[in-house]
Amino acid sequence: MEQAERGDVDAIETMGSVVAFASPESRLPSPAGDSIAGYLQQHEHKSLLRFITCGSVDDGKSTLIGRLLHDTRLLFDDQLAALDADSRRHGTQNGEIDFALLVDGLAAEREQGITIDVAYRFFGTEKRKFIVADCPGHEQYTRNMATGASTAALAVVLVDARKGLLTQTRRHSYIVSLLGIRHVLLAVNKMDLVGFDQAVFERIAGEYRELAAQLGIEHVTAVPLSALHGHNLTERSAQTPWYHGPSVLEHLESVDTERSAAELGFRLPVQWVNRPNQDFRGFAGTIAAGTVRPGDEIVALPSGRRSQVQRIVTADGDLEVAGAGQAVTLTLADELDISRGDVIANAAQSAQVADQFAVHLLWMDTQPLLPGRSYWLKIGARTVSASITEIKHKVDVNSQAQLAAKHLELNEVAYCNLSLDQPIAFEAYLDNRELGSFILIDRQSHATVAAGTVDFALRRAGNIHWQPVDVDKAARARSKHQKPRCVWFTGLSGSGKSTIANLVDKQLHALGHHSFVLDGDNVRHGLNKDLGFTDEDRVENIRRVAEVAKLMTDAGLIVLVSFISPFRAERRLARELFEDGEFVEVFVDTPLAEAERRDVKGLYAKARAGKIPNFTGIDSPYEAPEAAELQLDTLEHDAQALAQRVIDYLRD
Ligand SMILES: Nc1ncnc2c1ncn2[C@@H]1O[C@H](COP(=O)(O)OS(=O)(=O)O)[C@@H](OP(=O)(O)O)[C@H]1O
Ligand SMILES: Nc1ncnc2c1ncn2[C@@H]1O[C@H](COP(=O)(O)OP(=O)(O)O)[C@@H](O)[C@H]1O
Repeated sequence: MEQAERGDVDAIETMGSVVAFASPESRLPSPAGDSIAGYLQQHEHKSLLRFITCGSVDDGKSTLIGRLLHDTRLLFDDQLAALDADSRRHGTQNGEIDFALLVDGLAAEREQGITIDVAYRFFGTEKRKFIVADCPGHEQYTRNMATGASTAALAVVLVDARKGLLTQTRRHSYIVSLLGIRHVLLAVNKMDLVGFDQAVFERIAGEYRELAAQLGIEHVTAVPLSALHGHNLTERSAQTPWYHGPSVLEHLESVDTERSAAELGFRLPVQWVNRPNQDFRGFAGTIAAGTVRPGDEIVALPSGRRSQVQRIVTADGDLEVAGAGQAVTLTLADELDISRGDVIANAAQSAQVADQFAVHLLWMDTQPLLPGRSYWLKIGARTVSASITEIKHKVDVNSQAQLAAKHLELNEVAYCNLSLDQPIAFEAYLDNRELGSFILIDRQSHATVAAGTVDFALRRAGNIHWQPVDVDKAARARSKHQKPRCVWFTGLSGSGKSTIANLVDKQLHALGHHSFVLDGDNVRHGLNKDLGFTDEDRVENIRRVAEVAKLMTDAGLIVLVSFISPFRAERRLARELFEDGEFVEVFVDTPLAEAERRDVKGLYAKARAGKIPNFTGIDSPYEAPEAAELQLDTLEHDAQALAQRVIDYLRD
């Protein structure tokens, strides 16, 4: 037991077949030593396969990964020594190495770090290099899987031969298909525990093929496996003479997951426009799909303007051809107006352009998704404003059942309609992952809140056009001798919004202006009578009234909006509908204690008594403005004086 650690390591390194395919130079760097980039560079000539593993530790996932890493000699001496010592201590494998301990140990380490949900491991054989995303199977599975799977070309789905397909297998496979992974290696593990019974294997493989067909997963390779004992892991096992397929590693080394270049049109999302002097104008980015040659006909999207490729410029000189994954700068035969975020595409196989889509969405934030709220959407190199216009249904990832939903919680998956503030170039995710997948970003916290994939563009997007009108806003404003405005009063219930807005309205009227008050209480009796006070209903309430206010300013009016409008995000959304200077946010600043003391309508008393749920300031939040044009302190000044301040501001 007290043997030198070195001796143990040597013993492990000479273990039978496991090192057969690993050449000494394929030994990998320790994280502390060479960089991963350095390692990958060293193995540059080999193709790279990115894959994920799905399944719980019980299915043997950790053993599978641990053993693969060991057998391809990724393990480092100190790790091996520690592993061997641990294995003896735990005694789970009768003195043999327990590979699960290795991965679990790493997982525990990883969980101490706060931000890393997915561990990426790098390893290589003589034939190929690999990046495996190991997604822990705890309750944040969906988000972790999505993170790990977003760049993976293949998923290893583990099934315990004794148990067959479980709910979890269906759940993982659903997410795999959602993320556009077309290749699954079904590892039917623990075959030793069912006596390497061919019938068991065939039954499970058959059931899985049926599931895969339903989910649209095109390629399934099933392998009867004992990860623990290394049967059919790196080499074919004598225990399964009835099995004629590849071992797990053989399949990983040989599977072809690339789509032919001809299948995919050329796509270059433009990262930046390189214009060092008057004579050179190049469009730089990493090719997302397809190949390009000088002379090729291209189309710039979303503009639709055409030209030909003149040169393909790189740091190492001009190229005659370039393909997916290469960073290049293109020059064109014509002066096209192309900016960052545009896409240069093959003219004969162009991408599509639209501003409304049907999408799959995976919500990854603790704050729920609220339809109508505005988020940033990043797709390719483009960032635009976006909102979910409708949750068609959410999906129970265990059963694939479609459920009704008004909002989405952390880790929920849904099929939604999404709308952008401008058209973008895109492709269906199944055709092109780069131009078909996006993330949503919270506009305040800048956190990534969702990952999504584009299914198709909504036809209505292309069929609704702006109808030009001859009498425009400027003409209407001139005839009314005023500048149209949207004056947006926000504050707690009872803060004084209605009182002040009413006084402002009266005074504007007296001065001969054309104004109108939109009050929450009133609008909720008509247009918004279907809405209550949940967060999602308030978002929709504000979205609608902002649109109405916009129409009213288009009609040349000074609109006074008096809604609690408790969320910053929706007030910003409202502001963005208007021209610069047209939107005036007025914070009616009354502390909760004072609003409650006034309790004009007796609502606070009821809310405190638990008779009104979601009451603003009590059990529903109010987010005070950070940069309102006007802040009115109702403790310091009376309503008349505050109304005058608004009038003075408008006059200026
Ligand atoms: N749960 C709850 N929370 C807040 N307010 C409530 C609630 N239930 C009813 N009311 C009454 O509805 C008025 C607020 O409606 P708004 O449309 O302005 O609200 S919001 O902007 O959608 O948050 C508000 O009117 P004001 O007092 O004029 O603000 C209340 O009288
Ligand atoms: N300085 C002030 N400004 C506005 N309202 C005030 C002020 N001081 C007292 N109040 C009283 O507070 C109440 C505000 O009610 P209201 O205008 O209906 O608020 P809100 O529309 O924000 O719910 C009214 O009864 C009003 O007379």
